[in-house]
Amino acid sequence: MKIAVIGTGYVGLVTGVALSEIGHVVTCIDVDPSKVERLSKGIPTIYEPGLEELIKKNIGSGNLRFTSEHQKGLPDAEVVYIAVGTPQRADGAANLDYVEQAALDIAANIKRDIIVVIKSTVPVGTNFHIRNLINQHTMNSVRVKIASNPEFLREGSAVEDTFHGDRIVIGAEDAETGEILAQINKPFNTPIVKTDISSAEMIKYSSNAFLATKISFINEIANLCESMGANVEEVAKGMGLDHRIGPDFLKAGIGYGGSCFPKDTNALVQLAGNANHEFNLLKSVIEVNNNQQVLLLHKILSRFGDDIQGKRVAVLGLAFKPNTDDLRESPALVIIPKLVELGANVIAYDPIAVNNAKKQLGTEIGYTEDFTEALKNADFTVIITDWSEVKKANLSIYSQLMKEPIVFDGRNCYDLNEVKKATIEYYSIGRPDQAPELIG
Ligand SMILES: NC(=O)c1ccc[n+]([C@@H]2O[C@H](COP(=O)([O-])OP(=O)(O)OC[C@H]3O[C@@H](n4cnc5c(N)ncnc54)[C@H](O)[C@@H]3O)[C@@H](O)[C@H]2O)c1
Ligand SMILES: O=c1ccn([C@@H]2O[C@H](COP(=O)(O)OP(=O)(O)O[C@H]3O[C@H](CO)[C@@H](O)[C@H](O)[C@H]3O)[C@@H](O)[C@H]2O)c(=O)[nH]1
Repeated sequence: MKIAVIGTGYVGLVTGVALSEIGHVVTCIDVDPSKVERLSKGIPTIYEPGLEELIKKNIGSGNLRFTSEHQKGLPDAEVVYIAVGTPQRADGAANLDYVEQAALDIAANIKRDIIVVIKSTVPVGTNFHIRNLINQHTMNSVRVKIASNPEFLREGSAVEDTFHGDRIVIGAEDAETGEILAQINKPFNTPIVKTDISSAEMIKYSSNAFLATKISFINEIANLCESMGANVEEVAKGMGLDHRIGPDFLKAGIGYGGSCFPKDTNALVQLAGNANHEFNLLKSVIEVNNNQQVLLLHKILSRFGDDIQGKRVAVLGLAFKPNTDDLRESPALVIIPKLVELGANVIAYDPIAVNNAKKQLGTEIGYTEDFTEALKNADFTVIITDWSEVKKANLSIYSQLMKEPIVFDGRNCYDLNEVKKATIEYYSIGRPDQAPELIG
């Protein structure tokens, strides 16, 4: 099948590469010529394990190419995927400007009957709106079919998720279109859920909202555990063994971030509001998350009597989670500016996200890709991302390098028994605090 993919962000790039890997001939189109230039040379524009090899292999086999010109990729395509961003508007709703522009680009360039597949996360009703927009603007008498094929990949494991996903959801306007898409996806060997378009659009938002709910739920339980002397990790283990609950997404911490959960939960609240439905549960999920992101700051202030002026602070992790250089909605973007505002001198460590962080956090803080460098002479440490380098660290490093070994861990990186053995003062989430004087 000849396929065009519009947008080479996380989703467009991984989709295009994966479709070429399973034998389709794919042209990836992006309006950003610098991305196209790098990708055409086989250099990935995002950090994603396993992606570089696949890009190089499929460029080499002739199945994959990149262009910044819609007229080079669209006229020949039988199927066009839209995978552009749907960021959050100021009122929380999804911004459809990029999807609408992609529709106009399609309308201006198609010369044959096509199926347009929307991979971007879009509110219910968008697929039909986009089909109508294309039909209104195309000059040629071509037949346009539309299908919703939401994406479920996670950053940091996008390639693995694409080739070993739990399901592929296809919402098509008729059985023939649904079957063509099922055939395109057959080599992935993943269960396919065929449904109507509105349900497919809703499956995506509901899945993200449910996962976000699980996280806020366990974070709320963690906060209760702290007041009641229980340990949230024990609680999550005991709950997760019930197969109706399941062990995943029950890791308490500093709150969810990333390019999807925050914006998609807000968009679903807005979408519900448009249908005169007050989504109170999801509103609480969002509120719990907002509070969770500043919880460590409260712990820090309470430990230092509200005064951290002039203190040197090692912040470990900038990315919203490990194995990505993405900072979108990272708790680091909430906590670091507050630490700076309170007069702290921040030195931030991240193994791969420093370049992206500099663009957003500027020069008011120091940066390092060396974990030990950040710890040197620090008055206290704040762990924001559970990078493996941080998790694997020998805890003696904190006493060896820091002025005082005081650690606020937003990701529960360390076993409390190990912490007990090391002489560090340790505050984590939903677990008993460990101070050196308690040892023994
Ligand atoms: N990032 C994820 O992990 C993830 C996972 C599942 C679903 N999603 C959803 O997928 C969509 C895309 O997300 P993303 O993170 O890949 O987005 P992104 O913002 O990282 O990338 C979008 C790309 O599209 C390009 N673009 C915009 N308009 C264009 C046009 N008219 N023609 C050609 N190129 C154009 C941009 O230059 C950019 O490179 C969103 O709706 C998102 O919610 C994202
Ligand atoms: O038990 C958990 C699991 C995750 N998180 C946090 O939740 C956020 C999101 O994590 P994750 O879901 O792994 O990353 P994303 O790449 O944002 O992926 C989510 O968002 C994508 C975009 O819609 C979807 O495609 C994926 O299925 C969905 O998992 C991160 O801040 C994590 O630290 C927790 O705090 N506790």
